[in-house]
This record gives sequence, C-alpha cells and structure tokens, in this order.
Amino acid sequence: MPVIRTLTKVAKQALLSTHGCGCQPLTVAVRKISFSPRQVTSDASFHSVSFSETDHPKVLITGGLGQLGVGLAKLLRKRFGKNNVILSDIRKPPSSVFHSGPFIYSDILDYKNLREIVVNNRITWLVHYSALLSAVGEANVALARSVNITGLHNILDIAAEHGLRLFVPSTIGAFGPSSPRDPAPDLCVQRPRTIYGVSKVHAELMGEYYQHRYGLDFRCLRYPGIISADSMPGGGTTDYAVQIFHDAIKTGKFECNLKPDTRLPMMYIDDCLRATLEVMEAPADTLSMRTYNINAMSFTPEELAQELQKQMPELEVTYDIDPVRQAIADSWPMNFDDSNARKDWGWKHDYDLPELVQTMLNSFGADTRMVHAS
Ligand SMILES: NC(=O)c1ccc[n+]([C@@H]2O[C@H](COP(=O)([O-])OP(=O)(O)OC[C@H]3O[C@@H](n4cnc5c(N)ncnc54)[C@H](O)[C@@H]3O)[C@@H](O)[C@H]2O)c1
Ligand SMILES: C[C@@H](O)[C@H](N)C(=O)O
Repeated sequence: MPVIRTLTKVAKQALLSTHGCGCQPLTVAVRKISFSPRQVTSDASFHSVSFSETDHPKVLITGGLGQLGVGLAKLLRKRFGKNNVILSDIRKPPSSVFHSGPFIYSDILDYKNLREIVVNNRITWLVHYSALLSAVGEANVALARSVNITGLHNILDIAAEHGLRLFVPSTIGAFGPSSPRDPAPDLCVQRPRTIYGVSKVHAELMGEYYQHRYGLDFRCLRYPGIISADSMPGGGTTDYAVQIFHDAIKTGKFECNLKPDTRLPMMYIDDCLRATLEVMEAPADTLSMRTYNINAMSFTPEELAQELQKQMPELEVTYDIDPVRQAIADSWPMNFDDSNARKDWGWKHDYDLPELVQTMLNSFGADTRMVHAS
C-alpha cells in the first residue's frame, strides 16, 4: 500500500538520521516516532503535545447518546470536571443531556470533522462508543460495516495522529460457535457469525496492531450484556434483560425473545463504566494485554425472571423466540473468564444477580407496588 510504503520510508529516514548506523529494529524506531498512519508526507515534522502529570485528560466520547455514553460522561465529569468531557453523537440530545455538559455533533464517518474536534478541543482521551449492535447490525449489514469498520479506521488514525489514549469496547459477541463457551478465555478461537462480532474482532486486532506499529495507547474491554435503568439498549441480543424490568413494572407481564435457558454473561452498568475508567487510568506497564474480558454474572431469562418474581410474584413471563437473536445468543459464550483483568489491574465487580435486580427495582422507585396491588 502506498501509505505504508511512505511510512516505511519516513521511518527509515528518521532511523538513519537519529542513529546513524540504522542498526535498531525498524519497529522500535516506529514506536518512538509519533507519526500518523494517514496524511503523512516525507517532509512532515512530528511532535506530540505533552501534558503534565496533574493535567486532567480532555475526553471525547463518540456515539455518546446510546445506552452507555451518558452514564460514562457523568462518571468521567465527576472525576475530571464537567468541561473536560465532551459527549458527541449524530442524534439530537435530550435537553437534560444538552444542559449537563459539553455536547457536540460528530459523525465518525467524517474524518475531517473528527480531526477538527480533536484539535480544537485539545482532546487527549477518546472513548469510541459509536456502533451498530448485534441485532440491528444483522438487519443492516452495509451500514454496520460502514459505522463499525470504516468509522473505526477513522478513529484509529485520528488517535494515532494526535497521540490520544483510545478506548474501544468489544463484546461477548466477538466470540462465535467454535470458541470455548463456558468460560471463554481472553485468547481463543474467535470466528463470530455476525457483522457486529466480525467488526469487533477487527477492532481488537487493528487496535493492537496500531499499538505495536505506531505506539497507539489502545485499551479495550470485552463487555458482557449491559443492564441499565435510565437508558435503553440500542438493538442487541441481550436487550431482553433490560426490557423485562420496564415491562414488569408497567404491565406485570413480559414476553421474552430468547429461550428460557439461554445463558449469557451480563453486567450492571455501574460496574461496566467503572471498569472503563479503571482500565483507562491503569498504568501502561500493568497491562499485559490490550484486550481484556470483564465479567460479573451469568444468567438465563428464567433465572432473571425468578429473581424478579421474588419481589414481584405476579410477574408473568412468556416466550416468543426471535430466531435471529436466538441464533446469535447460541453462538456466544455463556460465561467469561476475566482472570487477567482481575490480576493485571485489579478488576472486581460489585453487582451479582440479586444486587442487580434490587438496584434496578430501586431505580424505578415504588412502582413495583402498583403491580403487586393490581
Ligand atoms: N450495551 C451493551 O450491552 C454493550 C455490550 C458490549 C459492548 N458494547 C459496546 O459499547 C458501545 C456503546 O454501546 P451502547 O449500548 O451505548 O450502543 P447504542 O447502540 O445504544 O449507541 C450507539 C450510538 O452510536 C451512534 N452512532 C451511530 N452511527 C454513528 C455515526 N456514524 N457517528 C457517530 N455516532 C453514531 C448512535 O446514534 C448511538 O447513539 C458500543 O461500541 C457497543 O458495541 C455495548
Ligand atoms: C452484548 C452486546 O454487545 C450487545 N448488548 C448486543 O447484544 O449486541
């Protein structure tokens, strides 16, 4: 590829001018030079902006209006200050979000616009949440390929060019039917059968490649299905585990689109967002790898319903299986081995199934009483 050829030439020239003999391995020289994988000319002068240890990061979150972004912004703003965390998306923010801190329009398919945002706001950390999830991805493969793969390429190049610390979430969906399922370790066969999963394996590999090749500070967690009370999921296979709370409280009934014995790894949103902050703050030398599984609990729809029924005995759960979602779920791990995250940077979850159910019901207030009474 011409870009790679140009980069190799630049790297070789830099190597020769710095070390004379040029006897160091090329990869070492490449890591030391903060050049961009895109838009590099042979006479470009490379420099990186340095920040003092006490500076807070300046964070940009892409795809920030989905299930996870607003909660992450809240957590990061508490830690780094309101104005140091910018939420972005292509959708119009609700007024509560718009008034809670900086929000900006950003389409990750628009490379120049992304670069302008990073430069003008002196961004140092990028959290890349934009994606099409597993079920909506299967319904629109072309768009999923574009957002999840082309969009990621833009993000990687911007991050490498501007020396950003980059977080890209991966997922249980990055595994497939030939992966070990109970539990899935960090390193094993990954042959997912969805465009979502394929794009996430691609993201893991590209991020790690950019880390080795260009010194990009890439960090990635494979999230389980995430459960939250005040934000709705964006079209995934694990959505049922959020919807059940809404329907239980509103109507006392829930129709599940997965079979009662479909076991999947799940996590309460607070654990997920805290893990994200923790891995972003972890000193680089504690990270023996750049893509980690994180785990909390693992349950089936039947087990979740039973836990809910302890507090809402009248809850009726029926099953009407969605074949697309069921096939996806059947190809995913039932459990995650996250021992490397626990060992390397001290990952520890707070919420198991009983605490999750209690916390979700508490978030919905006293509404459970209405169902009990009806
Ligand atoms: N929620 C989960 O259970 C879960 C589990 C594993 C991994 N993840 C990952 O975490 C990240 C966030 O997940 P989420 O649940 O908040 O997703 P979501 O589907 O709720 O939100 C994704 C956001 O991306 C935005 N988006 C779409 N196209 C865009 C574009 N061209 N430019 C900019 N933004 C665009 C959408 O408007 C949306 O707000 C995703 O990468 C997802 O793969 C989520
Ligand atoms: C698991 C995760 O990646 C997402 N919630 C999905 O089901 O697609």
